[in-house]
Amino acid sequence: MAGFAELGLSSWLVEQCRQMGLKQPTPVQLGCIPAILEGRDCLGCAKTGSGKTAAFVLPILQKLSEDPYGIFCLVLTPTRELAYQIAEQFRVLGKPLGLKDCIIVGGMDMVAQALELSRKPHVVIATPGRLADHLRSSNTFSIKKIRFLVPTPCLLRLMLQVMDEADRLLEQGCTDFTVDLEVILAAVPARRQTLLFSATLTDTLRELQGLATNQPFFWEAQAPVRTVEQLDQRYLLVPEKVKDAYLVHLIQNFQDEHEDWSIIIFTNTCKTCQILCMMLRKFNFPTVALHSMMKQKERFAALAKFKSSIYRILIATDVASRGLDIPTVQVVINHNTPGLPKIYIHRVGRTARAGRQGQAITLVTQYDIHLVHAIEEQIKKKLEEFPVEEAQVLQILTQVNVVRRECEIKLEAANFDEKKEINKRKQMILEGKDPDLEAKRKAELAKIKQKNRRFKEKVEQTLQRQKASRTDRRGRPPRARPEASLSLAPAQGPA
Ligand SMILES: Nc1ncnc2c1ncn2[C@@H]1O[C@H](COP(=O)(O)OP(=O)(O)OP(=O)(O)O)[C@@H](O)[C@H]1O
Repeated sequence: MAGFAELGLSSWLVEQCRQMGLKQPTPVQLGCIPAILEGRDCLGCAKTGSGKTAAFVLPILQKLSEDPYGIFCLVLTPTRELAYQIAEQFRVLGKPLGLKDCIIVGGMDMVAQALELSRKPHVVIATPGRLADHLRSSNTFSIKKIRFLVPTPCLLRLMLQVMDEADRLLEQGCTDFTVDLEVILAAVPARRQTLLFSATLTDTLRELQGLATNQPFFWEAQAPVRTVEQLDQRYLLVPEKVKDAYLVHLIQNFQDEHEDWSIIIFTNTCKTCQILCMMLRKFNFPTVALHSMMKQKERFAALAKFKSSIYRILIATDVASRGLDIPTVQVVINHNTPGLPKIYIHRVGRTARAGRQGQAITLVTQYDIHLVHAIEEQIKKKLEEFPVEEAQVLQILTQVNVVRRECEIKLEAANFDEKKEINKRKQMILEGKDPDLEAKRKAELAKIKQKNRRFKEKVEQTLQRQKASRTDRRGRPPRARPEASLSLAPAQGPA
C-alpha cells in the first residue's frame, strides 16, 4: 500500500504524519490527496472517523509550503468547537512551516479577531456568521486571493443553488446562515480550489458532481453500510415517561462494568440537555453539558474537561454531533431518536473512530418507530434491540422521576426559558434585525402556513370523496353525500 510519500507529499510532511502516529494513509487520504495536489477540486465522501480532515489539511500544507502567502486558505465549519479542532490539525501538521492560523468564531472577542485577520494568517478557520460579520464591518483584510476554500456542505450547495430548507437548518444548528454564506461567497475569488468532505453527502455529492462546471474529482468510500463496521448499533424501546430511568440504568451499568469509560449523550433541546446534566450530577455521575445556550468559554471548558476524562459523560445537543474527534468515547446514547438519518449518522460517528470499537444506543418511544425505519433504510443496516432488565429500571423509576422534577423546578427558577428568549433577541439585534418585527413576521408566516395546510387538507378530502363516489357509482348506487360537493375553486384557497 502506498505511504504518504508516494502520494506526492514532501518529506517534512511525511515526518509530521509519522510524529502524529499517522503511519499509513487511510483510503480517503489515498484517494483524494493526489488529485488535490494536481490542482483539482475535490468532493470526498467517507464514513465518520475515517481521516477526512488530514485528507485536505496535508495537501493544503504542501501547496502552502511551495508558494506561501496569506490568506491562503479558508475553512468554514458549522460549529465553533470543530473550528478549534481543525485549527489544531493545521497547527500540528504545519509546525515546521511556522504556520499562522486564525480562528474566527462567534462568542469570542471581535476586535482581537479583526487584529489577527489584519496580520494575514495563512489559514482562516471560521464559522460563517462571524466571518460574514467581519467582512461586512472591516476592510483591513481580504479573502479575494485565497487559493483553497474548504466550505461547509451547506455553502457548496448554496453555490450550486441546490440547498433546501432542511439543509439550512441542519448545517447551521437551526440558524439560517444563508445571507452570511452569500456574503462570504461574494468575497472569495472564482479561481480557487474547492475541497468538500462529508460522511453523509453521498447522494448530494453525486448531484453536485453533475452540476459543477469544473469537473471536480469525486471520491466515495465503497461500502454496503453507511456507518462504521466496528460500531454496535442498538435501539431500546421505552415509554416516554420512563426514558430517564432507562438512561440512568444504562449509565450505572456501564460504569459498573468498565474501568475506563466515557459516554456522549445527545438530546434534542438545550433545556433537556441542561436538566439531564443536573439530574445525572445528582446521581453522582461526572457529567458536563454542551449546548448553544452556554457562554463560549463555558462550552470550551466543558469540552476540555470531558476530553481530559475528568468528566466521563458529555451531554450535548447537536452542536457536538459534527466532526468532534474524541478517541476515548466508547458509547453514544441518543436520548431522543434523531428526526433525520443524517443527524443519526453524525451523532453515532462520535464513537468507533479510526478503527476503534464503539456502541450506539438509541432510546426510541412508540412515536419514533418510523424514524428508526428511516434511519435503517439510510444506513442500510438494521438496529438490534438492547437487552435491559426491566425490573431493575422499575426499582429506580420513582427516584429518577422525583429528581428530574426537582431539577426542572430549579431550572425554571433560574429563568432558563426567559434567558433563551433574551439571547435570541440579542442575536437578532446583532444581525441587524428588529426582534419585534421578526416576531410579527414569524406569526404571520405561521398563519399563512396553517391556512395553506388547511387548504391542502380540504383539497385532499375533496379528492378522496370524489374518488369514493366514483367507485360507488361503478359498484353500487351512490349514497347522498352533501359534503362531497366541495369545489376546488380558487376562492377556497389561502390568501
Ligand atoms: N492515516 C491515519 N492513520 C491513523 N489515524 C488517522 C489517520 N488519519 C487520521 N487519523 C485519525 O483518525 C481520527 C479521525 O479523523 P478525522 O477527525 O479527520 O475523521 P473524519 O473522517 O473527519 O470524521 P467525521 O466525519 O466524524 O468528521 C483522528 O483522531 C485522526 O488523528
